[in-house]
Amino acid sequence: MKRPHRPASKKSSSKRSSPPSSQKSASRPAPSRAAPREEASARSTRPLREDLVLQASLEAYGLVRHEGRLSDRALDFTLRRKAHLYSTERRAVSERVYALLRRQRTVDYLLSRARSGFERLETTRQDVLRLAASRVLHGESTPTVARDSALSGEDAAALNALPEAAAALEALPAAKRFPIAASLPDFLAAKFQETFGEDAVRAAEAMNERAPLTARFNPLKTDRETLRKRLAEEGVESTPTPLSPLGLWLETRVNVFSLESFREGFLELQDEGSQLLGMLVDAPPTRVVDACAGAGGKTLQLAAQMKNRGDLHALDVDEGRIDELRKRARRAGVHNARTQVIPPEGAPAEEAIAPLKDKADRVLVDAPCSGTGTYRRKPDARYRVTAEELKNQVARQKALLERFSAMVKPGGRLIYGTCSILREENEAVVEDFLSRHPDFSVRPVAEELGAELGAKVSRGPFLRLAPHTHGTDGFFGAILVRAK
Ligand SMILES: C[S@@+](CC[C@H](N)C(=O)[O-])C[C@H]1O[C@@H](n2cnc3c(N)ncnc32)[C@H](O)[C@@H]1O
Repeated sequence: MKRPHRPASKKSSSKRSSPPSSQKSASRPAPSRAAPREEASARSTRPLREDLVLQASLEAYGLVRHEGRLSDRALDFTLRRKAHLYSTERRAVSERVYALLRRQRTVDYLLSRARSGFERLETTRQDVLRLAASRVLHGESTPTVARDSALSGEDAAALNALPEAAAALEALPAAKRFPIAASLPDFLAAKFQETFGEDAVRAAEAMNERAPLTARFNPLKTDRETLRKRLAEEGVESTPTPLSPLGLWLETRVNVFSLESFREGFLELQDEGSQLLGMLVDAPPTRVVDACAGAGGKTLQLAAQMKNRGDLHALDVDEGRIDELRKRARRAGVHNARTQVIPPEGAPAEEAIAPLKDKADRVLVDAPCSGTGTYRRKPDARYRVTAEELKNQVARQKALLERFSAMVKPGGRLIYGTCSILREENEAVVEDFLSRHPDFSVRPVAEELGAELGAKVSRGPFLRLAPHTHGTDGFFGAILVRAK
């Protein structure tokens, strides 16, 4: 059938061996090394028990769409309770749910045309149809999907009517078609158009692809080539990432968390764009602050830049994330990080950071944002953001940059980053800050990354990454230098 845009895959989304959507994949454990090869191969070719896969998919999808749970957590939660599913079945659940979340709006549009009364059907029946239509949209055979989904009568007929509905979508005027075909809420589709102009369709399409499984080697314990060899010994193929000198793309039919290399802290999962943002910090072994450290993706990278020396202050408002950071730091052999849970705002927040005023050589503000750059990994995030919320995010970003800039010492640097592609969360926040702080000036990222890499990853003086142009998640980064 003719699809509205290039599909995520030409093959069945449940069969291909390409990367998972989330770095925290709801994948299965890799076959134990002790397991005989034939046994592993028999497991991987065993037919899926479609009824069980459908049931688990419905549960996970329902948690996301009807109960507002985050997709990775919903999948973890569902699959954890489905110990009886084979690894191939777990992967199929995960892939099908992500595939549908990416194409939610398209699928609903098509079904509203292909199945009369679709909107009035009972929710589970709608969801069965959604999962089935999404599989067809991703190239699976209609009769197979209808049989797997136990569809009959009008529901089975609806799958056959999808090509006609897709043709109707194609025939819409471009402005109406784009949000539906890109599966974006109208206001976000308009933002994509504002940001990417003529490239908006390509940008949105790439955002609907699956992300590669990307790791960063831990320079405190290894180097890229040694890690590649180690991974190969564990049966995992890897390829150096084209932009970040720290990254490896891993083949995906693997549960990274079960690898010895992972357990021993030789690697961390981290998108290539996030690695490039971390590189902008270039942290010296003195005093550095990671002000929105979260679970520590960049903290660990900064610790390695500092060669485990000096003081690395990792702050966040979220105690759970800071706990996770501590665990990851132990695994990575990081000794110079001091974690601190800080209050979110007001006088208590100012007081908490007062001891660091004018003290830090580098302050990284990896700000909370709309996440519009990460839809490859978190496809459901697009349904959570509203215009109102975006405004609040921007206000918060400005406030955080203001607050945390006070920790930068004269001659020190403030690095501002987001995983958003939107100008208002990026350049506009930096411009706003600079208008009130003439003692800060922009250092072009090419000066930090070198001319060759800088030219590839920057727009003007800023880091500007997107899936359709760089194959990374969408990221923004700015380096602001405080005068001496
Ligand atoms: C983009 S995430 C950080 C990701 C992290 N740097 C990494 O690389 O894994 C933004 C973080 O900002 C934190 N945050 C939100 N409000 C904050 C505040 N007022 N002060 C400090 N951190 C805050 C959130 O809890 C979240 O962990």
